[in-house]
Amino acid sequence: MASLSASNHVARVLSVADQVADVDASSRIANSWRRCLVNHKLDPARKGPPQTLTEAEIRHAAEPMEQLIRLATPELESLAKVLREAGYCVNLADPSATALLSWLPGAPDADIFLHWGVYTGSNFSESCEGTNGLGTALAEEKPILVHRDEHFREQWGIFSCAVAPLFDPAGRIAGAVNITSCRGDLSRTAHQLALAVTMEATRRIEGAIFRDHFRNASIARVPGGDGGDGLLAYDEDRRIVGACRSARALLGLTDGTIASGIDLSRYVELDHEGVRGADGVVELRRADGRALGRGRVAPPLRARSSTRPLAPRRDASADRFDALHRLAGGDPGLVRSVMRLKRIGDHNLPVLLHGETGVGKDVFARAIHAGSNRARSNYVALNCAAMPESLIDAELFGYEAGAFTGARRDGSKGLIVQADGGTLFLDEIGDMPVALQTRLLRVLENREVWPLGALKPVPVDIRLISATHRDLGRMAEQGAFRADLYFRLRGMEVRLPALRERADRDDVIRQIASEEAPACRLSDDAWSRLAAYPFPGNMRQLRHVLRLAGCTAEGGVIIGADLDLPPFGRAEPDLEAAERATIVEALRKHGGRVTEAARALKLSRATLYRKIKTMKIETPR
Ligand SMILES: Nc1ncnc2c1ncn2[C@@H]1O[C@H](COP(=O)(O)OP(=O)(O)OP(=O)(O)O)[C@@H](O)[C@H]1O
Repeated sequence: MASLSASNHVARVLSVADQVADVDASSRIANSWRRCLVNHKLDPARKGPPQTLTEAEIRHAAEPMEQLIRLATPELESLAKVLREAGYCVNLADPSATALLSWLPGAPDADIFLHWGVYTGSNFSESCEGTNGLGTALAEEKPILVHRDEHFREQWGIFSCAVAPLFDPAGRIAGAVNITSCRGDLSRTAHQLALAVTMEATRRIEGAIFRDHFRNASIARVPGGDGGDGLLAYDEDRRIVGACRSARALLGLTDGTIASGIDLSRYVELDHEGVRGADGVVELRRADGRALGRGRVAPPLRARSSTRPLAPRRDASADRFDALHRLAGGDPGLVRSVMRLKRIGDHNLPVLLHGETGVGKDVFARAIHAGSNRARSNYVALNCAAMPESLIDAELFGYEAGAFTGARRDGSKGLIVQADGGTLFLDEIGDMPVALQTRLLRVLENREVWPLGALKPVPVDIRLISATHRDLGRMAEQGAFRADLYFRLRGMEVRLPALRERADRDDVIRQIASEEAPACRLSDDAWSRLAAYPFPGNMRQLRHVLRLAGCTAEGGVIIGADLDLPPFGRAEPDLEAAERATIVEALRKHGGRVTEAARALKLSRATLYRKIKTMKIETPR
């Protein structure tokens, strides 16, 4: 759609009610505009931010979504990292279209989202904000791309949003994943591609929720359908106890048929032992007996894990470190680090992981935990960059009942106490606000935590693993990070190399290709493009590129054109870290006087204040 002037946009929206608009009158956008005008009586010219919940209200709204948030967060973190470069903000919203979690892109796009109130707590229901990705996708229960001036309210015309609804194991709306960009230079096709990636991510989240919900049942996978593979849960008597939305659509199952405990064999050909052998081809049929053609049914997940032959065992202590060895692969530097970690053994030494985004800091931290004597206790992770200061404080240190307005009725233990006896992983520790650094240092020194409002401390025994992509040593020198905390964190420092630096890079590509696109092989052309690409997003980007290529490849061969490799001559320098360091230094030099520091930096006072705020820089007193 061409970009229109403000008044033209309003006139155009208003004209859909009279069926004279130049948009396809039967299109989903026109239908939504009509709903906004006729049902919701909205004004396309109205300006102003969306309704926004307070922090306490956000917490309250998030409570019933706890399971979804827990299972969706790792997937959404990966999605946000992939889309960050293209300036997308990623949100997880509840069924009422309120954003409950947000991952902002870097500056300057982040400032635009904050300015317009596109952030955690904002409500984007269609009945309030008119046609928009979240509201309209949830109203129609279908994925949608709402591109710039397809929005109902004129003011949202600078944004494009793509949204995939999330369904619970019973096929009901559970929320939605929204990605929004304010970049005018991204084409509709680019947004459509981003929507496809988002839909894939929501399918994986739905799968995780389904498996978690039916963890005591066996699960069969029924491939096919627009909504992706279907999942069926069945009990020991082979009666269907659950079916995801896609399986319901594929097989014609309803709540009624599921509640009646219908036999799996009505839909899936079975052999005498149950579902036909591993990865067997089976005939599928709908409830009405109509043949659905051939499909593959994976063996039940529980059976798969219990019947899979065990790998030959080495000695018990070597097994504990298997995951770490697998991650280190054949990279000599990493192998040396793993040997050192093994020597440290079960000593409670803090570990600081350092490396670019996507190199595997989180999975490495999990592997250290799995290889330690704490493996049977909790592994608790917090990303310090993904939350505002006030939330990190409450999340990490906990609070007593009634400690502040909006606090949960029975208080909150806090993540440090939850990690007692186990491992606490603090990701992006370089982004931890200075006030909280001081509190964390006290916990490490005294081995006790004071939840907000508590009358006495709670003793804790945690192993701390932290990670950063920043140069913490330099930040400590420049006063942007507490030096005493830095030295405490780096009991042992492990540098995780970028993918392009790994000596075993080809093996890593082969390994990830076999996991992400198991049914495909790489053509020579695809192989040389992968081998020559610098992968600024490292393992995460490689995984996503191959996953997408595995979906688009034809005839089981991934060719160069299937690889979505945006041009990158070399890894981007960390401009934000450099800018932050320059500002911190200028403030230090001028004794915290913002006017003088702004003059020295040749910035306006207002700009410097804004940067201090968005970069969460503490001004020295
Ligand atoms: N050695 C490896 N082999 C295969 N896959 C890996 C390896 N290391 C990491 N990955 C995969 O790469 C992705 C990113 O890993 P992870 O989230 O641990 O990175 P990260 O360094 O913590 O990223 P960030 O710093 O941006 O949070 C995950 O999907 C993970 O499974």
